[in-house]
Amino acid sequence: MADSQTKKSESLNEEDVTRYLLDRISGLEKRNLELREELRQLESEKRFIETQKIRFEREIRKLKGEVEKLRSPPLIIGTITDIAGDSRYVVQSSAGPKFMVRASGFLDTADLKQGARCTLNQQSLTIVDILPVSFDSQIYGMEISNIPEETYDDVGGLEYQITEIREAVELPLTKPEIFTRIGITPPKGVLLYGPPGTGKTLLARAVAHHTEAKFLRVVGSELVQKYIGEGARLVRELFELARKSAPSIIFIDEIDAIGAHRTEGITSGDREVQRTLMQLLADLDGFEARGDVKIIGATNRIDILDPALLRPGRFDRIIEIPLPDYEGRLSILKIHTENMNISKKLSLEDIAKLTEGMNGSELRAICTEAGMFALRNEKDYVGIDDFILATDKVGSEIKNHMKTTSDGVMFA
Ligand SMILES: Nc1ncnc2c1ncn2[C@@H]1O[C@H](COP(=O)(O)OP(=O)(O)OP(=O)(O)O)[C@@H](O)[C@H]1O
Repeated sequence: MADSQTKKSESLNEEDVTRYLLDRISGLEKRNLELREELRQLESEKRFIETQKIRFEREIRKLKGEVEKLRSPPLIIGTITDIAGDSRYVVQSSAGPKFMVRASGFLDTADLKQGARCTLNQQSLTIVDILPVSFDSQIYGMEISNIPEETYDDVGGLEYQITEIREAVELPLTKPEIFTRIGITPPKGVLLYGPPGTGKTLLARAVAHHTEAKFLRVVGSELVQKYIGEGARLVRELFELARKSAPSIIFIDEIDAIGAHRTEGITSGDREVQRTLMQLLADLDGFEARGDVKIIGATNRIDILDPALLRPGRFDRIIEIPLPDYEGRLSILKIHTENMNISKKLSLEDIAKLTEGMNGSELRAICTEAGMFALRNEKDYVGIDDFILATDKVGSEIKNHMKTTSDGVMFA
């Protein structure tokens, strides 16, 4: 009885084990199938990623090629003058014109800031590179000359203006004690205003000559346009240099470019001009009227100047340099024909009558051109006919120039 029972329980156990094993096998087979499916999916994903990778690598190679093409010369060098938002930039090329451009997507936008020097692709006008900031020591277009050679005798037709500038600039430098004796503060500087080519620079150089002062010339428009973002620093350095080189005269030509009426800054370019003007005003206020640095400003546009510049203690004397009248033209013609071999029959009075409305610079050009006509005709002296041809030539050049300027074709 016990035997038969033992046999029964053994056979039951075997059945259980077999069932268990069969279940286990079927479970493992199912898992195996699942894993195979997973593997198949992973392998297909891998293949997809590999094809993507190949596609992206091809794309990168293509884009790199395009960047290289964009970067290859000829490139235009310019300075970012304004950031117009919307990923567009105003770039002033070193040749002058301004462009509204976009930048290559490969550039870091943090580098694309106002004042940054950059290169533009000539065809697409895209900013393709940012250049390191580097200036040569011929600093920033500042002309520093030792005592100039021009004298008052070289200036024609401006007797009254010579007297004015002598009192305001020459006397304080050469005889400061006169001002102390009388008890008045000498002017710090004068402003010369009038049409182009009438002798403003010439007069300023002549004063420097007579005071034995060094002559530092800067052009206002260059301070704010050529070296964007540098204007205020340049003004500071200019005064610093003038103090070191004293006695000296600072001559700021085209002062209207930095000294125009201050308006609410619209663009960052306007703000740059304002910053430069504020620095100029601060430096004007900061230097000693009795010292040996004087400042002469020059402008063709006194009408647009900021009144702050004309306040006492800044440009104290304002001197008009007009177009020469008949007497003035005669005197200028005499100066520029002094070393010329001119015909005894030639009357400079006639030439002075013929050249009404012309400035000193044009009169000088007429004298040179007349000499060239005589030279071309192999003559030893310059006659009236040469002067008439020269007057026509210079006159028509002016007319053409004025026509193209008013047509908006080109700007002087
Ligand atoms: N009154 C003058 N007497 C003699 N020469 C003159 C006179 N005005 C002009 N010139 C001649 O013309 C040249 C140019 O003049 P200058 O540069 O002084 O003019 P400017 O008034 O400063 O002009 P701009 O306003 O364009 O700077 C002078 O170097 C000089 O040869």
